[in-house]
Amino acid sequence: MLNILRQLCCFFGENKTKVLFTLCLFLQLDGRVEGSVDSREKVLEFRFDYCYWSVDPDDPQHASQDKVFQDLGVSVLSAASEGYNVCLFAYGQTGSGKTYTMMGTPVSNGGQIQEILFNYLIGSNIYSGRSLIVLLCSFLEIYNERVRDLLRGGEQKKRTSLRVREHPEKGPYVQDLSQHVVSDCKQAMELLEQGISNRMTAATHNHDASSRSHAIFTIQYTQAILENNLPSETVSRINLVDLAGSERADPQYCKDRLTEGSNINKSLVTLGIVISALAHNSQMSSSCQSINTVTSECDGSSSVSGGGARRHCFIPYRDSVLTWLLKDSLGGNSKTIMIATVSPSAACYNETLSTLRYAAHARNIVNKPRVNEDAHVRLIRELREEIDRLKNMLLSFEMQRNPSPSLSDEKEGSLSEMVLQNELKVHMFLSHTH
Ligand SMILES: Nc1ncnc2c1ncn2[C@@H]1O[C@H](COP(=O)(O)OP(=O)(O)OP(=O)(O)O)[C@@H](O)[C@H]1O
Repeated sequence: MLNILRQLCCFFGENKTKVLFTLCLFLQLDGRVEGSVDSREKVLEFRFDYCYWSVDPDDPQHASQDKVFQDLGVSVLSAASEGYNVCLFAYGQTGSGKTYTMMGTPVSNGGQIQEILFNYLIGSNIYSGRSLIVLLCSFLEIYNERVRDLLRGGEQKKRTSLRVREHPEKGPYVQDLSQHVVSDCKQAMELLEQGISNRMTAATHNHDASSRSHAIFTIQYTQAILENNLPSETVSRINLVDLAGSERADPQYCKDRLTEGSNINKSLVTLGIVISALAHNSQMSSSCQSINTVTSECDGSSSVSGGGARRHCFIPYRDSVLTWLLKDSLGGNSKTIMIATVSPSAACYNETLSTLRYAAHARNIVNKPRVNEDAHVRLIRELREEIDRLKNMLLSFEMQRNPSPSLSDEKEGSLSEMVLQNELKVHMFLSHTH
C-alpha cells in the first residue's frame, strides 16, 4: 500500500477568477529514497486551489476527511441548492486514495459522497424549511467499457450492461438505470454500501483491493420553492466520481486483469485527451475575447492568434463511455471539482508527475454552468410577476386619475386585457402540466 502525500484539488467551474487560494507545490525528486531514480534535482511548479497533506494523522497539518468536506463538499452542496449541476471527481494512480476520499472506509469518517448525502438529509443550514426537496440516487460502474447498475437486485440484473443514450437537451444518460428516492441517512448508507459491495475490485501489485471500474454516484436534487406565492423548481445533478486507478500493464497478470487494465487505461487516456482539448478551447476562447480586433473572426469554430490560424479542437467525448457520460461535467453545464491524489514515494515519480500535469490542464477549463430551472415553472412565475406588475399599474392609474379620461380609460382597458390574457396563460399551463 502506498501512503498518500497530498490530495490536490482544482476547480473548473464558471471562471478562473473564483480561485480562493492558490498554492504552489514544489515536487522534488529525492535521489536518496529509492535506488533506481534519477538523482538530479528537478523543481517543478504547479498551481492548485487547495493542497492537502494526509500521510500522518498526528501531523498538525494532517487534512481529515472533514477538512476536505468543509472545503469542497460544502461548495458542492451550496452550488446544487442554487440549481447548478455539480461534479466532484477523484483522479490518480492506483492506491493513492481516490476511493478513500470519495467513499471513505468503515473505520474512517465517511468519504465525500456520504458527507454530502448526510448533509442534505439532515438538512443542515444549506436549505430552509420553505422548500420541498427530493433526492433521487443512482449508482453505476463502467467496467470494461460497459455500464452496470450497482443498485439492481438479483444476480442476472446486476450483470446486465446498460445502454448510454443522448437526450438533445439533457445530454447523455444511461437507459434503465435504477433511481432511488432517499429520505433518511440509514437508507442512504444502505444504498451506498450495496453499491460499493457490488463494485468490481481485484488485487494488483500496488493495491490488494483495487477498484477495477469507474464508479459514478449521482444525486438528482430537486428543490421546489413557493415564495410570495410564486413557484420555482430547480433540478440539479450531482455526479460524484471515483475513477479506476491507472497502472502500467504487467505481462504476468492473468488475461482478465490485462483486459481490465487496458480498458481502464484507454478511458483514462481519452479523459486526458478530452481535458487537454477542453483546456485548449477554453484558452482559445479567452484569447479570442481579449483580442478585440479578431472578435468578428472568432465565430466559435476558429480564431486567429499570434499570426497563425489556430482552431478549436474537436472534443472526442464519445471515444469512451466515461467521457461520454461525463460530457456535461467536463466541459459544459456544470461546476466541476477535480481531486488529484498522489503518492509520496519516489518510485511513483512518473505517475505523480502525470497526475499533476493532468490536473494542471484541467484547471484551465472554463465551464458554462447555469441554473437548471424547470421551463414551465419559470414561465408561470414570470407570467405571475407580470400580472402583479400590471395589476399595480392599474391600481396606480385608478388612484391618480388623469384629467383626460378617454386616454386613461383606453390604457386601463388594455392593461386589464393583458392581465386577463396572462391569467389565462397561467391557467392553461397549470392545467397542461397537471
Ligand atoms: N488519506 C488516507 N489516510 C489513511 N489511509 C488512506 C488514505 N488514503 C488512502 N488510504 C488507504 O490506502 C489504501 C488505498 O487507498 P484507495 O483504495 O483509496 O486507493 P485508490 O486510489 O482508490 O486505488 P485504486 O485506484 O487501485 O482503486 C486503502 O486501504 C485506503 O484505506
